[in-house]
Amino acid sequence: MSAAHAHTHPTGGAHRLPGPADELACGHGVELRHGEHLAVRASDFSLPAGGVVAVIGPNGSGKSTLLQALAGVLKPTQGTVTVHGQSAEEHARKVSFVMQSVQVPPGTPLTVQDVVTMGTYAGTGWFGRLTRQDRRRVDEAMERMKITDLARRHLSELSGGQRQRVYVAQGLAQEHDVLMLDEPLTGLDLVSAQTIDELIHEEPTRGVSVVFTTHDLDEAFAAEHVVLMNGRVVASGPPRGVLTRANLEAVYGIGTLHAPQGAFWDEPVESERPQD
Ligand SMILES: Nc1ncnc2c1ncn2[C@@H]1O[C@H](COP(=O)(O)OP(=O)(O)OP(=O)(O)O)[C@@H](O)[C@H]1O
Repeated sequence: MSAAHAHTHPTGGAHRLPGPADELACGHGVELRHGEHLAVRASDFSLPAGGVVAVIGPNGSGKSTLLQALAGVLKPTQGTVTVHGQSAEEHARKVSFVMQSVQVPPGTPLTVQDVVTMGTYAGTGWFGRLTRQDRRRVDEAMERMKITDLARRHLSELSGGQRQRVYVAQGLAQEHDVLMLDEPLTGLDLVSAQTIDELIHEEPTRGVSVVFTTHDLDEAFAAEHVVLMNGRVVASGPPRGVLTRANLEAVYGIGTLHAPQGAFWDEPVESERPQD
């Protein structure tokens, strides 16, 4: 059993093992396009609920596109994507989708608190009154992302890592049962990367499934489930079955992975990894 499946839910109930009823998402013959551009060729996949799913692959391999389809913001041109048994579009309200961090123009008048509070608008609407519970969610989200001290700072005054934590906090402030993050750990300072990494692995203990895209093999190995992309879903399953040398060389090209002695796929290191 992997570590995340052994977690106990904060309400006291044991965290359930994935089974057919515990499927987070499922794709059948999914083809995804941006306009005319075919980004993901016909793919099938099944993702387990209640854990962390990492989507990995080279640049342009369709990771963000697949995430957009799972988040219900991009409709497949062929096939179906379901999330918790509903179409991805129907389930979109319960998904917090944190997109890749973008720089904001200097002078943007929004404060950190404003941006995090926007996360609650999914429930209240833009002109709805914030309830006490909304405020609590905003405060808690800022605390978890360690940005409480920055609450009154303008977004444009923050470092890239701080800004990324603000966007993740906005996602947390929204009511959700799935958290999807597009390259949340790319190019971050150590504290920001650690804070977001902890969050990714903590959310399942609160009953939230996490799906994120990454370029980092270690991050993918730390997930319960990995989707390997290369213009389609090449492999989908537990990390040790998917991140094999053969699969990685097929996707990244033979010779691009120079593994020193003791690299992740060598037996001595593999056998030290926690066993399922
Ligand atoms: N809005 C868009 N319009 C047209 N083509 C797009 C659009 N977004 C992505 N694409 C194309 O679709 C393909 C998949 O892109 P996608 O962003 O999903 O890849 P990715 O694996 O997330 O890449 P990266 O690691 O560089 O972020 C690429 O060929 C890309 O150029």
